[in-house]
Amino acid sequence: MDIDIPPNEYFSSYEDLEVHRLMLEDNPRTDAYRQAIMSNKSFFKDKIVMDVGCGTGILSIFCAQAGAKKVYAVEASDLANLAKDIVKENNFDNVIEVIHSKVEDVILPDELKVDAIISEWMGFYLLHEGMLDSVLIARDKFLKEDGEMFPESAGIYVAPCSVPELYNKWTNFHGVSLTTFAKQLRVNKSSKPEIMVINNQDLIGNEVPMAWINLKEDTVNYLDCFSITHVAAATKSAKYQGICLWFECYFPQISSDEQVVLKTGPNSASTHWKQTVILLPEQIEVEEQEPIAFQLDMKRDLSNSRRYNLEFTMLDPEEVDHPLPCSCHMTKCILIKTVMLQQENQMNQNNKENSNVLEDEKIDDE
Ligand SMILES: C[S@@+](CC[C@H](N)C(=O)[O-])C[C@H]1O[C@@H](n2cnc3c(N)ncnc32)[C@H](O)[C@@H]1O
Repeated sequence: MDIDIPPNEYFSSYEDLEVHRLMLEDNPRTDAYRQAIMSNKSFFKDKIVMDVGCGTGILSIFCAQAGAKKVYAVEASDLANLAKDIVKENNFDNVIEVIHSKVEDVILPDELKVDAIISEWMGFYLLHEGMLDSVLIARDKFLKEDGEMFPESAGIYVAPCSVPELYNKWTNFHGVSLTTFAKQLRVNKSSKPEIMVINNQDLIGNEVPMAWINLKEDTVNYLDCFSITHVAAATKSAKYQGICLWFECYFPQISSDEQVVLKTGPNSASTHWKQTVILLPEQIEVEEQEPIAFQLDMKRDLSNSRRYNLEFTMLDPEEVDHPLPCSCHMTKCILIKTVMLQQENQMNQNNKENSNVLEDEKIDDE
C-alpha cells in the first residue's frame, strides 16, 4: 500500500491484485492470523464471526476452517466479487457470506451480534490508513458484550537508530562526495517518513513503547494523538541518524497454550510494513551511554483522517525527567544510581546482621 494514496482512492487502491499478493505472501502476517485462529479452534467452533475488510477472504476462510458456523466477510472494494469466487472455490459458501459494502453501512438481520471480529487493518507504523476507525465502529455496532477482537491489542515502539543505507552511500557516490545533496534531500523530505528495513544492529538505543491500543475498549477519538518524551541511553558509540518506529499486535489467548504476537520490529522476520524511519536532518555522533532525548508526536491529519503527522523534536536530556533504571551517563543518573546502590548495600548489610542475630538467638535457646 502506497503511503500517499489520496483518500478518495482508498478503496479502489485495494482492487490492485498485486497489493493483495504482497499481503498474502507476507508470511509472518498471514501465519500469525492463521495461528491465532487455529490455536483457538475450540473458541471458533460454532461461533458467528465478522471479518472487517476481508479482501480475498483468506481470514474468513481460516475462521470457517476452524469451525465457525457463520462468517460475515465485509469488503468495500470490488475485490468482494473475487472473494465470493474464492469462498466458493474452498466450498465455504454455506458458511461465509461476502457482503460488498463499507462495514459502516452494513445491517445484519434481526440486529444480530457476532462472537468475534477479525480484521487486518494495520498500516505503516500501525495507524497509517486509519482503517482501525472502521474496526472500532464495527465493534460498537456488531460485537456481543463478551465478544473477542482478533487482534485484541497493539503497541507502537520507537528507538533511535543509524540509517547507513541513506547516509553512507552519498559520502562516496561513484567517486564523488554528495553529502551536501543528501542533506538537502533530507531537509526536503523531513515531513515524510521513510518506509524501509532497519537492521537490528542499527538500533542504537533501547526501544520504548509509544502507544498502546486496547481494541476491546478504546474509542476512535483515542486514536487522534499519541505523544512520547523519552531519554534513551545510547547502547553503543554510533551515528544517531533517525528514529525507528514499528508495531506489534497481540491476539487473544482463549484456548491456546501461547499468545500469538505479530511482530514487525527490526529484530523480527521482515514484513511488508518494514519499519518507519524519521530522519534527522543532520547525523549526530553519540558515545555509548550518552543520553538521547526526544519528543515524538503522532497526530491525525485534520484534512485527511487516514493520515498522521509525525513530529519529531530533539530535546536537551538535562531538561527531561527520565525514569530509572537508566544506563545513561548524565551526572544526575550516575548520582541517583550511586545513591540507589548505597541503599541496596545498606539493606543487604542490615539483612545480614538481622539474620546473624536470629542465628545467635537460636544457638542461645539450644
Ligand atoms: C489490509 S487489507 C486486508 C485484506 C484481507 N483481510 C487479508 O488479510 O488479506 C484491508 C481490506 O479492508 C478493506 N476495507 C478497508 N476499510 C473498510 C471498510 N470500512 N469497510 C469494508 N472494507 C474495508 C480494504 O478494501 C481492503 O481490502
